[in-house]
Order: sequence, then structure tokens, then C-alpha cells
Amino acid sequence: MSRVELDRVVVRRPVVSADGTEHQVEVLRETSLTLVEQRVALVGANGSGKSTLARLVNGLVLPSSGRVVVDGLDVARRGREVRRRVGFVFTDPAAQLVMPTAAEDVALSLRRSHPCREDRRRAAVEVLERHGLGGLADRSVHTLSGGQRQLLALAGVLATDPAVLVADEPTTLLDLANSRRVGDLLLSLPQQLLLVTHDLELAGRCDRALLVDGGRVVADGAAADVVAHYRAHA
Ligand SMILES: Nc1ncnc2c1ncn2[C@@H]1O[C@H](COP(=O)(O)OP(=O)(O)OP(=O)(O)O)[C@@H](O)[C@H]1O
Repeated sequence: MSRVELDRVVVRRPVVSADGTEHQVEVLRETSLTLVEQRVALVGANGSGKSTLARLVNGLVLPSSGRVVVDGLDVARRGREVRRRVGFVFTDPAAQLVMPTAAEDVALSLRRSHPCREDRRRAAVEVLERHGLGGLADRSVHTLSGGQRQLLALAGVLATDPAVLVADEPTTLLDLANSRRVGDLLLSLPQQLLLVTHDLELAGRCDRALLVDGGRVVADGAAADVVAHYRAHA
């Protein structure tokens, strides 16, 4: 399993007050964590800092102070290597589907591992088949359903075989059936998973959960316990 470490990490952001003056606020207060469990959920209210914490892990957000280290690699200094190890899935798959067809989109993820165009196409179709999307290889991504698009985005990220997958509310836009399907897939992956979610049933099935409130981790432990604490205090 991978090892994700936050060492006294603070994230500050500029905020403009009503009188037009700008000051810095800590959207993540000083946080130190070591994540070695396979499936870690991040739960908490809107605006509490979950996405900020998740985005630190692949360098989409850099610490204002402190260090984030993934398998010994400092995210601020070795960002490119870290991003090869850490895949990221967004809430809205439109944020990451950039090619015209499903097969071309997955093939884009495979350009490093499969330099030959024909091999790449074959490998992309295999990836799609593995995720039940085989029949959609040549479909325009714009004609796919929301559930199919999220599975495709996930397939594209998994095609690069990351050691860690960070998923930021990946089921929020999905109906019940697709939400279950994507949730079950995420929890069955061999990768280390860092899952930001408002789905407390899904969070409760993880190994560990962190409850974030006001830019702080206020509860941390076995997922079922943290979810029960959140339900009781929300
Ligand atoms: N680039 C930025 N500039 C200013 N403030 C920011 C920036 N990014 C995040 N914030 C603020 O930091 C706080 C935490 O945001 P974050 O997106 O991490 O919360 P979240 O828990 O993921 O929320 P949600 O559940 O609504 O997605 C919020 O108050 C947000 O407005």
C-alpha cells in the first residue's frame, strides 16, 4: 500500500473583505496525517476543506507551508512523478474527458505505455471492455449518459495504473444505480483510495474516515465510528 503523509500542512487563500481589503484565511489549518489504509474517506460539510485536502495529494493544491509526501516523494518538488502515482477523478467527468470518442479518451491515458497507435487502440478497447463499456468505444463522449461518462473518466485514470486514486465526490451527479455501481467499483479497486464523499453509506464501508470541519480534521478513525459521530453531530 502507498503512504501519504501530510506534515504540518497549512493552506491559505486570499479573501477580499466587504471594505475591499484582502487578507489571508486558512482553508486548511495545520494538519499532520499519515494515510496507509487502503480506503480512506473524507467527509464533512460543504466548504469544510475536504477537496483542498484531497487536492494536496496530487499537487492540484500546494501547501502554503508544511510538506505533502507520497511514497517518499515531496509533492511540491516532484510533482510530475507524484501525478504518475496518484490518479484523480473529479465530480464532473466533463472536467477530464477531452477526446471526441470513448476509445480515444482512454488511448490518451495510454500514450506513454503504448507508443504504437494500433497497440494503443487495442489496449484502450480492452480497458473499456473491463469496465463494461466495450460497446461504446467509438461513441462520442457527449452522447454517453452521466453514469457512462463517470465510468469512462474512471477507466481513463485507472488505465495508467496509479498506486493511489483520489476521487472527489465521484458519485454526486449520478442516479442511485450508477452511484452504487461507481461506489462498488471504487471500493473494489486494488489501489489505495482517498474518497471525498457526502454518501455516508459509502464512506462507512471504507477502512478509515476523516471528518473535516472548518479546515480541520476533527475526527479520525475507523470509518463506521467517524460516520456515526458525524451523523450524531451534524
Ligand atoms: N482558490 C480558492 N480561493 C479562495 N478560497 C478558496 C479557494 N479554494 C477553496 N477555497 C475555500 O476554502 C474552503 C474549503 O473549500 P473546499 O472546496 O476544500 O471544501 P469542501 O469541503 O470540498 O466543500 P464541498 O463539499 O462544497 O465541495 C471554502 O470556504 C472555499 O470557499
